[in-house]
Amino acid sequence: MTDSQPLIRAHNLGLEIAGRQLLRDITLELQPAEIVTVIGPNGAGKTTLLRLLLGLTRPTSGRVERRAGLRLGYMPQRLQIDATMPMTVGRFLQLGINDVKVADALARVGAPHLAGARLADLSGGEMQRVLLARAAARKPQLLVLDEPTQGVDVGGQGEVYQLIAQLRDELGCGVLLVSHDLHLVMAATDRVLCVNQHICCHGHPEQVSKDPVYLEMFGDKLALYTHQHNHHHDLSGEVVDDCCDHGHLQHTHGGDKSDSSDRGEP
Ligand SMILES: Nc1ncnc2c1ncn2[C@@H]1O[C@H](COP(=O)(O)OP(=O)(O)OP(=O)(O)O)[C@@H](O)[C@H]1O
Repeated sequence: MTDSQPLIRAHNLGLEIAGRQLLRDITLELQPAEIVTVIGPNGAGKTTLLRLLLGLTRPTSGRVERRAGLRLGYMPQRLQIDATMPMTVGRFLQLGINDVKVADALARVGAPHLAGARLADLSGGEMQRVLLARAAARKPQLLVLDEPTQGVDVGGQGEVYQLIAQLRDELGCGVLLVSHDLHLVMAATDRVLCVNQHICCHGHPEQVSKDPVYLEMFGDKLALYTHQHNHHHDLSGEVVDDCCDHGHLQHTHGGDKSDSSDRGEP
């Protein structure tokens, strides 16, 4: 593939586990330097879709083509850090990645002062910046961010999305992110995929926010829309336990109401 060709192409992707169809008929392309946001209710399959596209989970139908040698940066959903873990931010940034310049990596996310801080002492917003710094450290061609504002207060969430747009401009990378608030992420997104087991609607954010399928899915519940987790993820995005509620507000929508209203594939 050349530079103008997609970073990733997915054709009719599907995943069935234990007789349950988690995702089906996903066809999409991710273009260089494009910010694509995946939205959808809890359990819609957003993280699973990211994992399929990254090659961390194998689809049971369809296929994914990634550019040869594609450099990926992945920021999983919030990590659970053991409060007794003595690791510093600087050390964490260097784990498993060669030649990371800690000062540069932190400067890139506006957090140069955090190099010596203990990971366990970081605030929610600081932790998200550090995870973002780590994902960006290997100068990825595609940055994949699973709910990058988790644990960040509402005031700070817009800043994180601005930062993501800055990273895209600086690194020239594509960005694929999961968000629960289309309105917050709208200004920093080129394209939106609304997912609930399949792609229910897609397009420019303004277009999607007015789409009847989107409105049916989120509509007047948007103000109440929040997110509850009963699990955590490790660096590869794997669920590592299911004991703790992160204290996010609760999403009130349930069920897949979208089948009758498909808008085709992006
Ligand atoms: N390995 C697995 N085995 C069985 N079921 C799974 C597996 N991984 C995910 N699931 C199920 O697939 C569904 C989609 O999960 P996924 O984490 O992708 O949803 P999500 O849209 O990211 O949800 P959330 O907004 O809550 O993070 C859930 O019902 C989940 O329990």
